[in-house]
Amino acid sequence: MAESGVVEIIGKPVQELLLNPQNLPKNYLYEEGGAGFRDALVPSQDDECIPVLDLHLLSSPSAAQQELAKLHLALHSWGCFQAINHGMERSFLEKVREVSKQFFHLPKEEKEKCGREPKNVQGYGNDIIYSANQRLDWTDRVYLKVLPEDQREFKFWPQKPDDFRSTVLQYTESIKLLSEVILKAMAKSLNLEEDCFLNECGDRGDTMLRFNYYPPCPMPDHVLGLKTHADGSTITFLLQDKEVEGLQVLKDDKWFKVPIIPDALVINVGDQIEIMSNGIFQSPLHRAVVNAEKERLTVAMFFLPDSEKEIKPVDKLVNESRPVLYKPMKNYVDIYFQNYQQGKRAIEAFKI
Ligand SMILES: O=C(O)CCC(=O)C(=O)O
Ligand SMILES: [Fe+2]
Repeated sequence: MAESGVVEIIGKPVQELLLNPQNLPKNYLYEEGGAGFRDALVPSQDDECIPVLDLHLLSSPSAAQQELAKLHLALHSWGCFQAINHGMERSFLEKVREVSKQFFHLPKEEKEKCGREPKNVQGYGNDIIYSANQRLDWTDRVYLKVLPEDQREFKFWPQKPDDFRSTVLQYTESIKLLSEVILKAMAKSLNLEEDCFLNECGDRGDTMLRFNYYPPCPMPDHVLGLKTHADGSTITFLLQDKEVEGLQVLKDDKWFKVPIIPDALVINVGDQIEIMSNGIFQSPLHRAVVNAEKERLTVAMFFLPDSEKEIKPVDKLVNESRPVLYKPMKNYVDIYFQNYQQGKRAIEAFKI
């Protein structure tokens, strides 16, 4: 987190900067942006589209083999896919988006009741600022540790709207179950025991939930909602805004827009599965662009291994033709955050 002894300055919420749009702090601006950020390729042919996988088929014995092969290919080439037929009702996903949006629309004083504290990522706020020239993201967030249950710190959880907490608890339970389905399928698609990744992660890992609120931005060609990054998780689930696009994924050095598929969840591999899979699955670089007129809201859930567990490539994925590619490590997230805010990839430090 922030270096000890250094007093951290907490930046203003982006929603407040908007009150004075002529005077945006320069840390938000990419001079070289041009129209570039928003010109990402729109997938045109099937093989240029982020793969779409049917989770119901993935768990049905007759179709599973074919779906597992699709999963393997998706995570090898893109590092992500859109999951449909995941069993969560449209009305419930709507509710998750609705309570989150209601929170960001509350008066400043109400939101600040669960404000982030220096050197802590949890609560309402925005980027931890490590250095004066750090690039800032055009986003306000609520960041919560939702699992393990006994580590929830409710002082950071919004008290309003009234059904925020119950909705988050239900959403967490559903996504947790899905994460187990996906981690098992991923292991099977690599011909590993289905519990392999679950065992590697342990059952006391943190699960973090982040509500990303991107207010409209007066300079969308020169500002990013979320800078280019890969996630430090094992896997991440993203519930996109149902109307406003913004997520882009880098593949073969080209940026692709991730289209909105109603009710789909975007699932991506994070650095820690890239490491455990010895690089067979790729943790993709991605970013979020902003919109001049419209606000955008997304909900990301990140799964992490037990901090006590040593993370390293699974033995069965190391052989003569595929030597070990990453060094073992523990508690990757701490290193991850410092690198992230400097626009660097933590995983580079673990490559052999
Ligand atoms: O909001 C988005 O589209 C991307 C969110 C994301 O990448 C993240 O929260 O790590
Ligand atoms: Fe991300």
